[in-house]
Amino acid sequence: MMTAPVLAMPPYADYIRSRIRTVPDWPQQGVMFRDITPLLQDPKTFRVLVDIFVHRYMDQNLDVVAGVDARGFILGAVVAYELNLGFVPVRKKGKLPFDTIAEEYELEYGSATVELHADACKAGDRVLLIDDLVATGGTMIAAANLLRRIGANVVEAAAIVDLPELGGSNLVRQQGIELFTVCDFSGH
Ligand SMILES: O=P(O)(O)OC[C@H]1O[C@H](OP(=O)(O)OP(=O)(O)O)[C@H](O)[C@@H]1O
Ligand SMILES: Nc1ncnc2[nH]cnc12
Repeated sequence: MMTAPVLAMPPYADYIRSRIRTVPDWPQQGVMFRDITPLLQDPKTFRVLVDIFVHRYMDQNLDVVAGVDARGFILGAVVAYELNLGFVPVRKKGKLPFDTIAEEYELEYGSATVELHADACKAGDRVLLIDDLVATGGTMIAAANLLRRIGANVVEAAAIVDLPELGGSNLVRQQGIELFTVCDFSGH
């Protein structure tokens, strides 16, 4: 896939990274939590962030944007709106009321199940999958698997943050899922 050359340049990564807060030992000892709330609450950084995604995907003939519960909803819904596309939620277990399919996966801290409405998109739909962060990759892979099971074409998975030391981004790509992340965090 073609990338937007200007917006993909490292200064944007540094700018976005500089607005993400690290909270050590949350939600448990040993986890360096990368908190995107400062990035979202500043109107300027939020707009830059959204624009990075909108410019990257505006010419990709997408049919729908899927976002992952819960932080993937924030960016995913705004990007869908700006691209004039519908938004599909991939939700944690037990939250979707209609016919659902489910995938279980492991997290950096625990395990979980995500679900998707069986009629969330049509077979062959070109889907952009958005979350805020890739850690072990379990969430993104499970969400992509759900979309693939209903016949969607996951054109790309995208997140704000990659934690490459946890190996998730490699795992996602090994599943044949294209992955775009704006910035990464290593160490402390
Ligand atoms: O790559 P992984 O190891 O799967 O981890 C990444 C996922 O973990 C976080 O969500 P979390 O499950 O904490 O839920 P939240 O969005 O409701 O905070 C994050 O928002 C991603 O969805
Ligand atoms: N280190 C981390 N920071 C923020 N969100 C996460 N989700 C999984 N691991 C995370």
